[in-house]
Amino acid sequence: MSTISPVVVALDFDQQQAALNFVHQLDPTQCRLKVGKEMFTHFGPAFVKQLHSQGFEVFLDLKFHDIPNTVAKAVAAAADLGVWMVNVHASGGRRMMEAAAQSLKTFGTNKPLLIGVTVLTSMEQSDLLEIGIDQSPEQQVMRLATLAQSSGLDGVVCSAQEASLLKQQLGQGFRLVTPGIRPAGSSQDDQRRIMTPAEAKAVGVDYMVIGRPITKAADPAAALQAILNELA
Ligand SMILES: O=c1ccn([C@@H]2O[C@H](COP(=O)(O)O)[C@@H](O)[C@H]2O)c(=O)[nH]1
Repeated sequence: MSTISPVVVALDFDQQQAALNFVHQLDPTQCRLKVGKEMFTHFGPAFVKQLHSQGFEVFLDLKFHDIPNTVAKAVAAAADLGVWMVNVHASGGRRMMEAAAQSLKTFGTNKPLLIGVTVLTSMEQSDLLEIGIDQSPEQQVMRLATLAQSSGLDGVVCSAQEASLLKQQLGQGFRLVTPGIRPAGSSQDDQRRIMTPAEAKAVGVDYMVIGRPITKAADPAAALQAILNELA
């Protein structure tokens, strides 16, 4: 059983060395790392391998959204890279998610967790309406999470605001990965559906993705430690 904290630090840096200088201050037994579109586009699989060589588990947050065949091959490529978690957009639909889940079966116990993105934490009801979805964020998250679960995924990305409902409806074993975590008093930035680390812990989220409150802090390592203290 892993004793790593639920914190997944979002490494959204535009300079590889700045990211590595920060990572050198971290302990892989205390947190995991997330590599997203910015760093993967700049620095590629070699950067992920470098984090692995330092002992970190990596969430590759590329949010694949394409036809089933393409997504299945992309998640298999992520599994070849040895990442701990990979994700797809649940709005890609059942056949896409089933193809992704199927393609990971050959990896056995080395399979990464396969997670579906529901409604981005930067979105609120008015954003959904503008793209033709006349539902509350909670209703839309519930719909996509139910679809993701029945398509064979291990969990979803949602906001902590939906966590209680999802745990109640979909069970404790279905993983909830929640960005939009903001320590009290920190900037909301472009996030809309937010919670503090302590609140997110109380509603039972499994993994908290936290970026700017840590990486943009004057002392990032101290900012991470303060969050770990809040969760202890
Ligand atoms: O719904 C989502 C899905 C992914 N993200 C990603 O998480 C981090 C959050 O960073 P902060 O700086 O803590 O806001 C970022 O990499 C996003 O791409 C998300 O925020 N919401």
